[in-house]
Amino acid sequence: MSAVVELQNVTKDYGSGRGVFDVSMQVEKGEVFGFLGPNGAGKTVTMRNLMGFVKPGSGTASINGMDCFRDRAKIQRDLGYLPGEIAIMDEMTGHAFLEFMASMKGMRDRSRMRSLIERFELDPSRKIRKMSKGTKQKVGLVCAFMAQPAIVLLDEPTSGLDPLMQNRFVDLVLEEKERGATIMLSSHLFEEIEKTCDRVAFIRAGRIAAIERMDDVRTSRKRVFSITFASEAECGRYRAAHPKTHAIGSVVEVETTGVMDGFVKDLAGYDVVDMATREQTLEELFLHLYGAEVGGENHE
Ligand SMILES: Nc1ncnc2c1ncn2[C@@H]1O[C@H](COP(=O)(O)OP(=O)(O)OP(=O)(O)O)[C@@H](O)[C@H]1O
Repeated sequence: MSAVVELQNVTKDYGSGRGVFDVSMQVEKGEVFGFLGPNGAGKTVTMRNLMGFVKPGSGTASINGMDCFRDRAKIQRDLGYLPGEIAIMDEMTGHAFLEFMASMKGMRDRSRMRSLIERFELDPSRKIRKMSKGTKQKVGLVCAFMAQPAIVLLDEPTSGLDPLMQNRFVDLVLEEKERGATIMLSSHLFEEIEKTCDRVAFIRAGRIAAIERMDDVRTSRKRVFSITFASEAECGRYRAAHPKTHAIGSVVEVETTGVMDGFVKDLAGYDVVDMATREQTLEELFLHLYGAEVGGENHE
């Protein structure tokens, strides 16, 4: 495998600790690479460096061996890109915008555009200005993928999409991966990254905290169960046997990893009225993996 997207010690310092600092990573050909971090962590700034919209203060960003800033026109022509904030020619209708972009990209065949419009149940006939956030996001997604680019950069791609459309997005990414596309996507939601990515970079406070294979993160990730017992007394009995758990009233939170068998069999000995499960939050995952708090900040 060879790197098609590469950042080497990229720093873009906006002062007062804002920006990105010494960011290095490589996305291999055919890989889906996730970029995960809380609000204000530096995901958009990194993407904008890759798109050549900003010039790094130091370090280099390159795509296919070309410098992202110097060769931006050439790179942008062949790249699929979804910006974090879609503030595009909003007096145009969705359809006119997509047609405009298709001709800019030199696209002759509109069949992929049409099938993406159908997949996302997009009505492109209205002016972009009058569209909801989710509908604008769909226009952006169609635009990013319609030319079947070899490299796609997506900044928070599912923001504003409902769960059905989020699933369609996941299917699309997996399909494009199958086709051989290299995809980098940013998110503040682990679930979205987990479903699509081969590797993930964690970014916080403008710095890369770690880059991991998704399989490794998945196996070490804990699941949290909230168990409601029939009474506080029953809850107390459970807690006496499991002193490290937390309880609120008759609800206990239990963290689990790996095979569930022992946990389920043990629980069968208690009077349980309800059980809900959730994955670790991004903060809990960070704490669990690195034993440090997420240093994310939101200056907006
Ligand atoms: N043009 C700019 N001038 C000054 N500061 C900036 C500029 N662009 C970004 N920043 C700052 O850089 C930091 C990183 O911002 P960035 O938009 O990359 O975060 P993000 O990870 O994309 O967050 P979100 O999830 O909220 O979109 C923030 O503190 C932001 O305020």
